[in-house]
Amino acid sequence: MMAGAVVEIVRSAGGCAVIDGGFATQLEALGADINDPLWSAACLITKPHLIKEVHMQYLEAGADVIISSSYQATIPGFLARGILLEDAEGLLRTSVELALEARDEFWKSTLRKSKPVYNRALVAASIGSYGAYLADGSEYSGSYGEDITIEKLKDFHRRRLQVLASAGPDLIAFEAIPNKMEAQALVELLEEEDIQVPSWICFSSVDGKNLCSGESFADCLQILNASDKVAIVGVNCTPPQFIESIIRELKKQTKKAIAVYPNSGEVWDGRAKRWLPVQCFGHKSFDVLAKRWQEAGASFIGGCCRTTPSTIRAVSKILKGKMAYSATQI
Ligand code: MET
Repeated sequence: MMAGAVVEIVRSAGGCAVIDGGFATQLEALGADINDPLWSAACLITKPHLIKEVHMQYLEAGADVIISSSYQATIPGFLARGILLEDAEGLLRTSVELALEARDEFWKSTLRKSKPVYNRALVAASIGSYGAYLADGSEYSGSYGEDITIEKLKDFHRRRLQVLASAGPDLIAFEAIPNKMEAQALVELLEEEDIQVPSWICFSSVDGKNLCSGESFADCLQILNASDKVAIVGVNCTPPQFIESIIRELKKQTKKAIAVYPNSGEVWDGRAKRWLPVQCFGHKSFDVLAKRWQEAGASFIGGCCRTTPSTIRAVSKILKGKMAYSATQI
């Protein structure tokens, strides 16, 4: 069962809601330095106004769901920075508050216009994987080593989940989960803590067939299907050319709503130290693919790393059959 607000946003978006695009990518485009163990979450300390600005840009581009800046914001990460526990928890709350403020301000300004082209967006509180916190590559291998257990993963996620859930988001977005053990830990944690905010759990894949760890979507979906706390399942941070077949696989494995928000398709050339342009999926642009993902059964579509507000504007236009007008154009 999907929670009411989730059903409503999908309905008012015309059957498919638009998620925002690469958050860290856009922060960098606005001049933020995110070369930091906290990655984009470093801006919670140094440049909170840029965080709100990125949210505003995605709202204006037509996002029905914006994702908070907490992907790599963790309590141990903040403590390692010399930040006090109380302040670390405050920064987590701030990530949700900045997104709520942006949503509310944008919605207020939309209501003043005569032609309603936007929906009141939902705010999803981002939670990255344990591997994202380790920042040792395990975010994309799913290999957490011999010593890690479900209990340890639950303890890692517990307090951040409690704090973010109590800050008033509409959704919790577990992003780029690379292995089955972490999926199990998250489902158990949502039940144990009796989290009332509906969640999505999105996996990442490097080959389009399995999770990063090599474990199957089928095995992981079985775990997620057992919990009503998980309203939406899907994939993010995965190359776009794999998405259509992953949706078809997920459709076979679950009745839950499906969210997909892949990377742009650009590939990092380590030798030349630059991003190579998208060229791998038969001249189909991201927005044209998004239409196919909708037809394949996705209810939430957006972008992850290297996608921008202009990607989301195009996706919004193609999925809703209308341009999400910028405030100045109306
Ligand atoms: C590596 S996945 C990152 C997800 C995060 N919401 C971002 O776009 O920055």
